[in-house]
Amino acid sequence: MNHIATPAATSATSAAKHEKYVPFAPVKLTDRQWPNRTIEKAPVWCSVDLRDGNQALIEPMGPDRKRAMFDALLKMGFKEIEIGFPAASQTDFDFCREIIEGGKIPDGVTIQVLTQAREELIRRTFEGIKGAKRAIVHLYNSTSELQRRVVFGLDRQGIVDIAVAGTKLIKQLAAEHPETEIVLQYSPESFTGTELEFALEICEAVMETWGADAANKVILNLPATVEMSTPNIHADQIEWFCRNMKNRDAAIISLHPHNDRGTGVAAAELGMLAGADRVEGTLFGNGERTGNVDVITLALNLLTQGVDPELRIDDINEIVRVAEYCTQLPVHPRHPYAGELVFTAFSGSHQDAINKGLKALAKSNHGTWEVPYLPIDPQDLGRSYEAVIRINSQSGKGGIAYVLEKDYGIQIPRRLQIEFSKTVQRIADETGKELAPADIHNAFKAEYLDIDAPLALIEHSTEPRGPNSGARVLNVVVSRDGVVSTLKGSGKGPIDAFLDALRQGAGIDLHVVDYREHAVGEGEDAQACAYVEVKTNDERTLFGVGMDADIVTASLRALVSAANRASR
Ligand SMILES: CC(=O)SCCNC(=O)CCNC(=O)[C@H](O)C(C)(C)COP(=O)(O)OP(=O)(O)OC[C@H]1O[C@@H](n2cnc3c(N)ncnc32)[C@H](O)[C@@H]1OP(=O)(O)O
Ligand SMILES: CC(C)C(=O)C(=O)O
Ligand SMILES: [Mg+2]
Repeated sequence: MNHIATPAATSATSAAKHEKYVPFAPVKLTDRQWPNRTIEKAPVWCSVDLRDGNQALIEPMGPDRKRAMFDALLKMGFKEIEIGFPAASQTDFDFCREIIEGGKIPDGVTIQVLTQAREELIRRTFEGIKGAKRAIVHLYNSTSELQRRVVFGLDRQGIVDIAVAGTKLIKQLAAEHPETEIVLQYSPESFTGTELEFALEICEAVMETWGADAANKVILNLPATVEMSTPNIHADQIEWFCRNMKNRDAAIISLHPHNDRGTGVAAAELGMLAGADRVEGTLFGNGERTGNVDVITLALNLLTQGVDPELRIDDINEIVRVAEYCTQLPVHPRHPYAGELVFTAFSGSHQDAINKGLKALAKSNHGTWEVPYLPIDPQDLGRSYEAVIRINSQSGKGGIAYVLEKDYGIQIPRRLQIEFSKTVQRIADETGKELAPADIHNAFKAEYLDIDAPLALIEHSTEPRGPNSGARVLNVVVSRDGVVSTLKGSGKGPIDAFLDALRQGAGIDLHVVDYREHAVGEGEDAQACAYVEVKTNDERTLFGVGMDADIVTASLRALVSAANRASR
């Protein structure tokens, strides 16, 4: 029997695949307001790195890693940090005790702990937070139609009863421990798969049980436990929820997006437009499956819209290092704002535009960041422009010129950029690799500066001008194919005189089309760099470059370079 699928069989299979899935139903909200709003302030941030992020790791964080993450989160300015699920693991419990007993929770920072709505777990949670000044106790139970049916085997009332019983117990334990200010957070887990009116019903039952009011708000966390829809539907759900609450003032509406469809950040942003006050997420989006929403991206998206993100992200590389150490997972090189490659342009037209943009910015005095292809100033994140332009086979002349100027002070003229970029392109194509600045410099030296064969300049001297003569007479000692000779020529200046000497003494006929020079470096070490563009007898146009502490020598070397290149 033949088991190889035919094209027809393949397409039949893929047709069947999509029929397995049910599209998400839109929310009935014809007068939605969120599309007309803009985000004007940062939400209250809550990091869930030490809980949701941690529960998803191959190797969960031990005490040292937990502590390193906690300290990094404090340094960034998080005011609410979910430090774990103390009833679920001894490590989490011990970490709670360590930071409470060790006085490691700064004033103004509130720890948050997660618990299921089960009596023994809630009681153990309270043991974990004993002695804390303030704590958010985060109670959750799953509310979606699917989970009610297949996980809990309960009807709606049964699910409400779990939440209400958990709330009652937390209220009772909070009253028994007045030394700790307890804030209740309730999550209808799997909110995005829950009928909206039922999500509202259960949340309002929790609020009523707690006795929530404007002075004693409950945090209602509406998680996209699994991201199931486009972000606009998420926003509709949040707006619908906020607008239909009996007592909106008695709740802080919190988002907890996951990233199953890869749109966690967008969902959070639209959710904020839709009325949410708070966002739970993790650094670089670590978390269950495809992760939680990435707070770094969210915060920096705010920054680049001119909104203070209220998180300190001054040294992104350091935050990456801590996150990678704690999670033992790498941050992708293309991760927004943080990846190793995000401030790097390989492609020619991008390099050209960045190069021009940076130059224009340096001359401007308006203080507004505007560089093509760079949505953020790398220096705001503690990164530099150093690696902005890197060279491979996709690069253009602008990038090559940028690297030579920035790293070596060599400002090659525009037409030379075009000529030299062909050399670089050839090398990049041959190696298939990225070229480091040193590779480009070496290629430039090999192509223009270090070519002293067949002709090499040994020394030169100028004869004093006669009283009635405007001409300059130059004697040049050269070696040609190893044979040393002295050439003599005259002209308006040393270049002209050398051209004459080459024509008469060596039969090399070059015509100078363009000449430029500039200094490289400063002070005693300064060198002159001279560029000559020449036309040959057979109508070819090419460049020669010379460098020397003496400007005349640099110019003559440039002609020698051009003559040798012409003879190739
Ligand atoms: C979306 C999220 O991220 S939710 C957070 C998930 N995080 C974790 O689960 C990490 C830590 N969890 C654990 O270590 C364990 O689950 C523990 C220690 C909390 C509990 O373990 P166990 O007692 O073995 O139970 P398990 O977690 O398997 O729970 C299953 C039972 O709890 C019930 N349950 C699950 N969630 C909840 C809840 N939020 N509230 C009340 N009951 C719940 C289930 O219906 C099931 O009941 P059954 O045994 O009668 O069928
Ligand atoms: C516990 C809850 C808030 C959660 O992590 C989720 O639903 O994703
Ligand atoms: Mg989660």
